Amino acid sequence: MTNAPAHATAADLLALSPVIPVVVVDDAAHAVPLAEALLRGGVRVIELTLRTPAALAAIERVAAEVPGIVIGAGTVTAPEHAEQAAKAGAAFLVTPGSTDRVLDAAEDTGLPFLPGAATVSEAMRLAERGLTSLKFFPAEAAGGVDYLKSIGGPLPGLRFCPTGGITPATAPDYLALPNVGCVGGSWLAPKDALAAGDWARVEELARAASAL
Ligand SMILES: O=C(O)C(=O)C[C@H](O)[C@H](O)COP(=O)(O)O
Repeated sequence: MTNAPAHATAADLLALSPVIPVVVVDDAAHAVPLAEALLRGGVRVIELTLRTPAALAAIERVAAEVPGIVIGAGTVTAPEHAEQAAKAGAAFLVTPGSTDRVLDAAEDTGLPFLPGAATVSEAMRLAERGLTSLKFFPAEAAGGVDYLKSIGGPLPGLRFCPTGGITPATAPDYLALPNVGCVGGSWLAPKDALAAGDWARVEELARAASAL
């Protein structure tokens, strides 16, 4: 499997792993060993957030050196991020919220993407554009499991990757919902584990997450 299957859709992204690891890297050199540790633990997707100056270089390295993992760019909050991420080799994009310009830019890349929504109206607007696989952010703060359960009735065609404040303890409650394909979480790549190069710990966290 390559890390950028041309035919992948946003719906496919929700089926890659029960948990999409949301990662912040301060040092691009951490990205490859991190991705390899996630893969060893059975997690074949990674969302690298564009929150640090190292992020684009990190995406580039993972795309080039870890072909078994599907590498995506997260925190796409400006139109230019979409093209930069695509150029770096990202196979998908994730946005925390959705503006018309960011959505246009994401669509222009041709990559599958998970646009962020936190309300019913935002989700309906995205559905009007044909976007039906969404990120629900910030999941816990915006109403959590109860909120997603409530909107499943009126919006049965939408599926979500809730992210934000989810833990290994709460993830199963989300994953049990019919309108949830996977969850996103930062707990698979703790800052101190990255700083210490503790890849065995990342592998262990990935193994537990992939079994959820
Ligand atoms: O950066 C982005 O694009 C975001 O949307 C924020 C992330 O989804 C959360 O930071 C996840 O982090 P935890 O809440 O610690 O699991």
